[in-house]
Amino acid sequence: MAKQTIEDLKDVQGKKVLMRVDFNVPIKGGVIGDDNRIAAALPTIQYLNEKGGKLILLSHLGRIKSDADKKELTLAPVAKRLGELLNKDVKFVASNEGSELETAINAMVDGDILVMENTRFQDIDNDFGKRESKNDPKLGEYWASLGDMFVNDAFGTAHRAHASNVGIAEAMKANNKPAVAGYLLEKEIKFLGEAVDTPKRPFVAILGGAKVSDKIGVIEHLLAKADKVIVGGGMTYTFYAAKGLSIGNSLVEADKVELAKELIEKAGDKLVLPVDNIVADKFANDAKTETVEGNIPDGYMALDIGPKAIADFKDVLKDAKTVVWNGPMGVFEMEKFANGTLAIGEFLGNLSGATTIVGGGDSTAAVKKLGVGDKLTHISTGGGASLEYLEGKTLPGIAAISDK
Ligand SMILES: Nc1ncnc2c1ncn2[C@@H]1O[C@H](COP(=O)(O)OP(=O)(O)O)[C@@H](O)[C@H]1O
Ligand SMILES: O=C(OP(=O)(O)O)[C@H](O)COP(=O)(O)O
Ligand SMILES: [Mg+2]
Repeated sequence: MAKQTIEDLKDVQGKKVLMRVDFNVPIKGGVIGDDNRIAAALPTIQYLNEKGGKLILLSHLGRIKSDADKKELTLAPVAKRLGELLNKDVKFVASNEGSELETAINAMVDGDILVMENTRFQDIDNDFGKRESKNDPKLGEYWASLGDMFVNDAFGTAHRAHASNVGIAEAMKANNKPAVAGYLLEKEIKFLGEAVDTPKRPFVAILGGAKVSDKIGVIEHLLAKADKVIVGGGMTYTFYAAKGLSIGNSLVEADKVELAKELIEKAGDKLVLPVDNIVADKFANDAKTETVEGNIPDGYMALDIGPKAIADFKDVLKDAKTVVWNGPMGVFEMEKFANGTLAIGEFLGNLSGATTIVGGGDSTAAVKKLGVGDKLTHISTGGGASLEYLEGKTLPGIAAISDK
């Protein structure tokens, strides 16, 4: 990698090391659904810890739009889980700016690990607006001032230019302090680069999930790279709307319907959409459900792909030699709507001679929960980040790291 890594750091002993991780794990009522992203950061954390650094960890968790989100999206349970995985005391500070945090940092001794509160708490309650997500330079400078060096290991966030990854790195470099990559970031780039720069063909991309407006734009680039692009999950119904099908109460991004129309025209038979869906009368596991082809009836929402879609997708995938998958095929968190994701995961797990890559916080949680994670070639911590890397985009989080 043309960027500096933690192995380029000298004299970590006794130094305050700021480290950006992506601990954006699925969480509900304080219960972590899947800790893959925490576990994936352990090699870098352990390396810096063994070198005697004072490790100060920053991460976002979810998206903070109002005060009410703060209760659900505190990093406290994540810090606790990190302590369990490390079998070591991890201190959590319930703020990320000001005297409480600074006092805690000043009290650290060599080898201590501290997690500060969710960086996106800075997205509300201030004059700047979204200080973290809009990269208020003052916030990056402030965080940078708390440490002697910066390590970015948050591959899952590398497609964002936020204060806690890009802002800190820029401020560090401006002060002639190191901003380097961690092992996870290095590993992800190496693997994805090798697998997708010159992919074995046929190369099939599968796109699902819920971040429609974020990820629909990637499809245009995937159409140029991949032999087939399968669309499923919550991504589907914006395309249904573009085709003039009714979608009931299904997830849709109204201002992306025009783009979906263009993509359908451009793609021809490269783009594969589900022909049937499992529809529900409410967003709940005890909903009344039906399998329907085409139009989604009024009062229903599509929460999984149907059996014909699964068969079609398998038919496209059976000869594939490279598969990149981001985004679940349905609301797999509820058992009733996990079938599509499970079927595709199992099929990929048994696809011989193919490189199968699944990326994304929720997709990873899905394949692990459904027991097929071990059978895939590579599980990436990045969903949106992997997709943008695949597109050939420069990821801002990586660009900001010091060059070799
Ligand atoms: N039909 C659907 N309707 C609503 N949400 C869906 C649907 N299919 C999948 N999802 C949701 O998509 C979410 C994951 O989306 P996303 O964050 O884009 O994926 P990843 O984290 O793997 O990159 C899951 O929480 C899942 O419940
Ligand atoms: O979970 C993430 O992305 P993913 O859902 O595409 O895997 C990253 O932590 C980025 O989060 P964001 O999309 O709220 O900026
Ligand atoms: Mg996600």
